[in-house]
Amino acid sequence: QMGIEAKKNVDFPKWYQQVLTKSEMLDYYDVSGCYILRPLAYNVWKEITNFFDGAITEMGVEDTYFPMFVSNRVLEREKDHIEGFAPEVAWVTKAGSSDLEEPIAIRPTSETVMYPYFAKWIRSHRDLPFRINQWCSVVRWEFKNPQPFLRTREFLWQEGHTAHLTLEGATEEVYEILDLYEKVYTDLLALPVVKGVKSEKERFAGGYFTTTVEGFIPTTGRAIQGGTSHCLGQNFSKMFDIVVEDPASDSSDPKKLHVWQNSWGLSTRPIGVMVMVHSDDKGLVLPPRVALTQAVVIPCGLTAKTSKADANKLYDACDDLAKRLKKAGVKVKSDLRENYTPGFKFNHWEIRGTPLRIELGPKDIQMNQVTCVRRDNGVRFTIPVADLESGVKDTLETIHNDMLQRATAQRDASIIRVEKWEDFVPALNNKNLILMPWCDRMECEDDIKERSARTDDDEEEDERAPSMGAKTLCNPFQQPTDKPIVPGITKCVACGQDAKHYMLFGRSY
Ligand SMILES: O=C1CCCN[C@@H]1CCCn1cnc2ccccc2c1=O
Repeated sequence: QMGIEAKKNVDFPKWYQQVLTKSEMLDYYDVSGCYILRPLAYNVWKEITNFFDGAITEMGVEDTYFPMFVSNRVLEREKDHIEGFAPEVAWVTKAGSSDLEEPIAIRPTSETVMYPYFAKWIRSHRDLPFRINQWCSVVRWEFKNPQPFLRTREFLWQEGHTAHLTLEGATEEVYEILDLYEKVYTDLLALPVVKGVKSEKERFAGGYFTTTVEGFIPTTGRAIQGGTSHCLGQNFSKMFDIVVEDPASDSSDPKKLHVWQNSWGLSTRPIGVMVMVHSDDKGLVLPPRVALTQAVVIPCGLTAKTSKADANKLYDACDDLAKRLKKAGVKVKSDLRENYTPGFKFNHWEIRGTPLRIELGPKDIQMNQVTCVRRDNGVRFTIPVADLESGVKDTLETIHNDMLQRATAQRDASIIRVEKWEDFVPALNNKNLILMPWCDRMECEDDIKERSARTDDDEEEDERAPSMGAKTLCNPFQQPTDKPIVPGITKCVACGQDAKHYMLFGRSY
């Protein structure tokens, strides 16, 4: 079928949709906000789950599975934490033609499903740290315009829920998990993220503090929350009465201790960020470590004059190369279809994001080499057949590192240090994120959001020029060191009050 008609920098939403459908990553579905993940996309999720589940298993987290249905009574138990979310909750009200006695909610997250059982199962401090996780889908009936992977009404995720004896023990795990989320982005998807703490306004209201990995989409200049690791404090353990005997108290006069909890989640959203950052006008560009097919071998130089014997010799040589690479652990295919030209095949595998094309023609056979073309930068080079395995594997590693390095350089160039308020909105409208000294006050955050919404109506409101105001993204763990905040001296750029720390701001999904 045709290539990508839309251009990434001209019509981003159309381009994104065409890349996803023509690469066969995803298909659209007749229920709005829901999409079909096809093998190419599902394989990315599989690599993420393999990595993350291996790491949390190493930490002692155990997988479980809780029902997807939440009774009204149970969901209501945490009124204030869900009051903001209530409009998103989907309800089952009928079975067949008969109404249900009580409507049943479909889980949007599982705190209220799990925590009554935490109270039942956690009896002694020896049961701590208690750590479970589940891989499942959740439903949030959002009304903002859906975007494949970034904002969908059903999505796959993992949600970890743990209980600890101390705040220190819980806090240590919050950061350990956040580091794993960062690795999902950098080590698997070749994407940079900023790690930090969410503001009072942006954090999970039911929790104590929220840490986040923030991604960035250069084409729209918008940030995206890429994964969250919350410390819940004792809020939920007080609500659900999850207590143990305080081991520090005297057994003759035992004290009750409410456990300290965390919850952390990562969804299929990173897959959307990966497509938006790395893909181009020729289609999908897959980071090698999550590609279903990492290399494809294509026979070249065959003409109508080529004898059947010579053609078969070439096909056998391609198959041999593919067998050698498969044995070396490379995910490789050889495309020996006879009714397609090499050019057609090049396009077929390019649009599907295949990291490396390996061409084999009569000249290559004669020179005992293969000709390679990288999908990420189009560079063409040869590898001697004798060095095939090491050459291809080294190239795939180099492709990953170059993709991460390019995306990081572009993200760094888009973070603007602002020292005067009048530079804030221009920087924002120029598709940048802003890093500036900030007072850490909710009123100031609300004020900044208002003062930075694009009002001039001559700028058409579209995906590429969003008009929403700036949000705080996070208080980066890595604070600038060239101009440290001087307490009582350095002022908030937006309101002039004492600055507490640098804050990252931006328009976001
Ligand atoms: O982020 C995470 C990580 C995984 C576990 N849950 C936490 C917090 C979820 C916050 N949240 C988010 N959307 C919701 C939507 C409807 C009802 C409740 C909620 C809700 O509590």
